[in-house]
Amino acid sequence: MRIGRICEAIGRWFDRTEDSNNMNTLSLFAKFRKDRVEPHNSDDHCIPTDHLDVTDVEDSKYLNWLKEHPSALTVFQEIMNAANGKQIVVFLDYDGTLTPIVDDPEKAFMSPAMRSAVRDVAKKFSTAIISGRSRDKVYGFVKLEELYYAGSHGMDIKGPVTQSMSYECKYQTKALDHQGNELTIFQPAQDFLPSIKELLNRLKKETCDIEGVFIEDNRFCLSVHYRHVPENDYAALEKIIKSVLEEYPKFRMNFGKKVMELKPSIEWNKGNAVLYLLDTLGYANSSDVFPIFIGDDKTDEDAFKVIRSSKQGCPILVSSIPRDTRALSSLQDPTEVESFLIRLANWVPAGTQ
Ligand SMILES: O=P(O)(O)OC[C@H]1O[C@H](O[C@H]2O[C@H](CO)[C@@H](O)[C@H](O)[C@H]2O)[C@H](O)[C@@H](O)[C@@H]1O
Repeated sequence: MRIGRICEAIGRWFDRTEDSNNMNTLSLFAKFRKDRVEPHNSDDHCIPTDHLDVTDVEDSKYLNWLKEHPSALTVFQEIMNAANGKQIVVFLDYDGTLTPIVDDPEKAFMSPAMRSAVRDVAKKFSTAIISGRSRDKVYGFVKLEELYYAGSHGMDIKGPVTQSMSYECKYQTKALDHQGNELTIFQPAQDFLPSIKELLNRLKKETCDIEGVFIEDNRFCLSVHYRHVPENDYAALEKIIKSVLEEYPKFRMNFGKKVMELKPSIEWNKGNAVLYLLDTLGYANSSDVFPIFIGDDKTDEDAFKVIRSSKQGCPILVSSIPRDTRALSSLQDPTEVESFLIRLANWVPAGTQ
């Protein structure tokens, strides 16, 4: 049986389910998982499957994984049922989510169609990009004034004006956007700026003999890219990075997609950035908010975790292969992200048609 047929059958089955407004997302998805094991009359339906470029063996692995993390396109209506009556806030990762992963990090340009989808979503819902890149660089790619931006894995936030006393005032400054509207900049890793500069220079010097290394300055964190490093040199590069880091115990490192990400060891990640933005938007501890976070990487898991623990909202992983994740739902690639955003922007809440 092909994936498309199964997804279609389940999607249609969902269309027939009763209004599920009173269920939180977790129980909705639990219901989805239970029902997926015994799909109803799945042979009655057939949709093209040519967008799924996987072998039969991979098909079955992916199908099993989809039972746990159904496509956000297939369960779109269930997500919206859970969001009904609540204020949706949209959080988007950048690389691998709004653009496909490309060889050159400097050329991860966003397509005009994706930009238009994000703009339309932002017209309806508060929307923020939370990226590992520097805030300026991600703004340079996205070029939309309508959004909030958090760079350096959430350690550099340009968000709404806030009087919130929950966050250290010394890390908050006022700013204006291009239209003269007031905003707040929150930079909890400010104290690390001098040591980040020092670490950057040190890493450049120590790795200069390794072919293909590119160290990206993301302002409050650094990315050591090894996509163009010969595989034989991976171990040597990792050894150098780890040995330099021993001299900088206030920094930690994690692996991303062919990248080692170095950041200050403060208790701050994309999950904290989500909470900060919800707080400054006026939704601290609110049960009337429904955050949607779409991301493809390990650092996005911190945001997924925060949303899961609030028991409302929908964390969505972008992946076309089975992966361990806290996300409830999935999308295969940026093309599907775009379709999801278009549907979201055009969504009309029940009772307002
Ligand atoms: O949080 P994100 O916005 O997803 O940032 C994570 C890293 O993304 C970028 O690197 C990745 O994408 C590049 C462009 O497609 C690719 O060439 C690279 O191999 C990937 O790791 C960015 O350049 C990094 O600084 C971010 O840490």
